[in-house]
Amino acid sequence: MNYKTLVRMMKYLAPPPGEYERGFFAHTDKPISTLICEDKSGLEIEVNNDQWIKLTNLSPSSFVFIVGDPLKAWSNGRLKSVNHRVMMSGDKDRYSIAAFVIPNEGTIIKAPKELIDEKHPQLFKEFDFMDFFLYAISDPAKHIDSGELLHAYASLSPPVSN
Ligand SMILES: O=C(O)CCC(=O)C(=O)O
Ligand SMILES: [Fe+2]
Repeated sequence: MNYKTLVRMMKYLAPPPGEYERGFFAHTDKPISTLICEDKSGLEIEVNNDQWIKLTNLSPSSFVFIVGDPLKAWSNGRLKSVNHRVMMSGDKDRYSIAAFVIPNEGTIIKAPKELIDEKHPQLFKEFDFMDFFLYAISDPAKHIDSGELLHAYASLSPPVSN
């Protein structure tokens, strides 16, 4: 797959004293994958419905790898695109760097036949990455999304075996 890496640096201001404040709303990522490096904890992942775990004690040289919705579709649901958010506490600003994998125009997301069988029917139709990406980012109301967009866009119901 040919792709570009988009790098974004972010600064989150410290919340008012004693507050636990949202820095980034809960979402799943729309690129193929994301690598995140943070200078202070704040990143949280959802493990069960509404149970959030803060990633703490990461060494300064750690990177967090996040599976995006298209990679979940490619893996026929085997890889999970985790819901995540940033919550701020304490009196220090937070800096993070995120590197997003964006495939070149024309890339088709399609689960390989080896990942589809009777036990693992095909969950998502094949789709053009950029069509999905533009669909997902086009309407600001859709930005608050925890995986529903992928399902609305590409879910096969009922799933099909090959
Ligand atoms: O700043 C962070 O640690 C997370 C950012 C993020 O989730 C994103 O940009 O998609
Ligand atoms: Fe994200």
